[in-house]
Amino acid sequence: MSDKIRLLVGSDSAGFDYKDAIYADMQADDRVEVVDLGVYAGDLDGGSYPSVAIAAGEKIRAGEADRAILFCGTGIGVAIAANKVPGIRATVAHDSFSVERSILSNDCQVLTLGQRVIGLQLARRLAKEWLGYVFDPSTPSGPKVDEIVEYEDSLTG
Ligand SMILES: O=C[C@H](O)[C@H](O)COP(=O)(O)O
Repeated sequence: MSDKIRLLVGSDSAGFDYKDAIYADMQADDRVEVVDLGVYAGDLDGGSYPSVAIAAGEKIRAGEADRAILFCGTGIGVAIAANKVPGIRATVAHDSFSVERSILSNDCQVLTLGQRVIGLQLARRLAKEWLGYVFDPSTPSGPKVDEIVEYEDSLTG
């Protein structure tokens, strides 16, 4: 069995250019196996930010993928939508420290980035950095994430 990160990328039309650039980066990154959930060139109105974010979150929830990097104009809409999927922790993070802590503190499965907010080269760098972090549940951050999971489990059964 491969030990590569099963990564999804996706966007709405406002995040398409960055999604495509980072999809290309990830195809060349031997740490990951990447799947593009769209939107696709030629069909830029083919998906809204909620639809692609919920689709990504549901694939992670179902165990079909490990992580996702999602794009919209700000990164906010895809984060909100992905967070509606039970069990998903998604965040927008546009600086290196937040990208690090989104894994090491929060065990986020989803990073979101805003094409209208940051430059492409920063987005590419942040995506690569994010994939290099691994959450360690034995750290003091572990029980805090557990508390979130337990609360959510109490709601969803
Ligand atoms: O959060 C939403 C995204 O930025 C999206 O790409 C743009 O949404 P809007 O068209 O509703 O502004």
